[in-house]
Amino acid sequence: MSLTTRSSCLMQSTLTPFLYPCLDSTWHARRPNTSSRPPRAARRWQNTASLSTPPPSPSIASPPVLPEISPSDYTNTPFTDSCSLTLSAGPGGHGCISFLREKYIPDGPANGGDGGTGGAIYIQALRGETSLHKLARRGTLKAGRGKNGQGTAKGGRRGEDVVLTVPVGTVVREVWRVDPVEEEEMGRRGKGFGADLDREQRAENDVEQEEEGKWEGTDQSLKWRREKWLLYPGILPKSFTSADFPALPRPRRSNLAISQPPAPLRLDLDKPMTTPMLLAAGAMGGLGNPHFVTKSVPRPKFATKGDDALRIHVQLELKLLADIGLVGLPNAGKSTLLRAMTASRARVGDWAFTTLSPNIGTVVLDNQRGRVAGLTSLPVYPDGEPRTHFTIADIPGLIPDAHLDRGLGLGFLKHIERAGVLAFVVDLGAGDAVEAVKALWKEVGEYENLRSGELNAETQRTAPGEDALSTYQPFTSAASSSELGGDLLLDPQSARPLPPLTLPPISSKPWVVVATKADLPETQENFAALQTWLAEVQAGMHAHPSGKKNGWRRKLHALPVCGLKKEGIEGLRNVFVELLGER
Ligand SMILES: Nc1nc2c(ncn2[C@@H]2O[C@H](COP(=O)(O)OP(=O)(O)OP(=O)(O)O)[C@@H](O)[C@H]2O)c(=O)[nH]1
Ligand SMILES: [Mg+2]
Repeated sequence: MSLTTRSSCLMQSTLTPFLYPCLDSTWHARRPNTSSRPPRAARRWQNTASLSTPPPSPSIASPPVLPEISPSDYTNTPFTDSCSLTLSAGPGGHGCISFLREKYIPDGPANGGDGGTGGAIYIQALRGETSLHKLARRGTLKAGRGKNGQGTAKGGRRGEDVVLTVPVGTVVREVWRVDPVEEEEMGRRGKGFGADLDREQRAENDVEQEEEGKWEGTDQSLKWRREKWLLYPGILPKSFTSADFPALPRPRRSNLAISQPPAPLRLDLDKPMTTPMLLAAGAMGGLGNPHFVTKSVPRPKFATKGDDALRIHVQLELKLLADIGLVGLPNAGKSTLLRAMTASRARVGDWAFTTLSPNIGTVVLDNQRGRVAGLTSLPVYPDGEPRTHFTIADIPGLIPDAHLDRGLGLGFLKHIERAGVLAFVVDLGAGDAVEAVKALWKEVGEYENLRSGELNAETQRTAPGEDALSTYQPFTSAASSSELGGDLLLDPQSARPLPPLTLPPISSKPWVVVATKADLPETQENFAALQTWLAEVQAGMHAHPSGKKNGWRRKLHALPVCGLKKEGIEGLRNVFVELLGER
């Protein structure tokens, strides 16, 4: 392409005056005082009016004809960043009461199989998942029940497992749990809930009692618990006497339970997981009648029922909503920018609060067939894996005093706290861009103060380490349960609301300013002032706009873009990639 053709292309582009002011002959001529510009509504009227009027003379900048977005091109993507779930592992299948019957053996020995173990519940954090909405509508997740044992000593099949897939950056915290095995053990010790002996001491006591033979016959209620026994079908319960029954076997846990994380669950799934992690192991199946053969009862007509399953009520929360968060005043053009950069079909409207819940879009950098144009090398995740995509969250607009929960305030600020890099989106046609950025940072800074106050109060209320999160490790042993601290919340009634998550301070996140609507006439001066101010903030001539001393200011960019015409998008994508590496 010759130089003349290239420069004529550049001249046609909306952003040419921002990028190459020297090529724009009208730049110096068109630098009037911004305050003398007609009001915004009038300008918009001028733009629409110009479509029906004859083309203006070439000396006057013609208003750009912007692409129309048809209402049928909007879709609402569901999004949830926190939810509560009850996880119910699978109960065990019942043991079987059966006797061998063959041609010449009409009354053979007992041969009932044991019940199958219940299904387990696993969790796996995956890159590519962005929201918890699919889990949020489930409410309760149940693993399959173990199948009942069968005759000819056939054990029951295991119950179906359930795997929860969640986005990387999900925090799992337990609210309460009902653990029938733990309850049973406590009941046997006669101490009920709240027994304050530690695990080791309890284990020692158990061994001593067992050696002394105290389990047998200490408590008749342990021997005869109707709900635990399965009786031979054709026989009435009254034909049994409690003396026929042996002591109820001790509660058992499945072998899988050893790799269950210690209670209470406090997991920070901040890395993608190659294999699912066990959350709740299924309950053991009941014992078939051969287990109860004794000299006095050679043909037991009873077996035990499968154990009840462990139930855990957890709260899932996304610590990382998206890699980039678009923060801006209402109507700044955030959703339009998201549409321009990703395949998102977020709704756009010329009024405030078009967006009421975050929209997440994905920018694909490498789709397995090739890398996007203009990217020399792929960025990498902290673990060294190449980053093939990143996500952008279009967060609803902030208004002054949002930190006091004005408008839909605190809910939106909560989302900002969960973005990796902040992109402050300002409308170049809506007054002083520097003031807009300062106003946005003021709200964000005030929210940060509020949050740190809340966290301090919480730290004083809870015991040290009680809410410490453990990161995912493939083989965590239940033996380390005491390291995390915190009591077992066996009783759902005693559960208290979970404290807020500890997240990195907002002012320490890398940030960039995106100046939208750069196609509007007479916005260059506004942009130039923004650039100058940012350079001064970076050089330390002004305080960080959040008011925090250690706010991030390593490399501050301002980029002009036109979301509607998708101009300036490639440069912005590269800056985002660069800032993701700064985290
Ligand atoms: N001229 C021009 N108009 C734009 C541009 N980007 C967005 N707009 C218009 O600005 C208006 C608001 O755009 P949105 O993308 O809905 O703004 P938003 O920041 O998501 O607004 P809220 O969701 O209400 O916070 C719409 O009428 C868009 O057509 C742009 O680059 N140039
Ligand atoms: Mg919007």
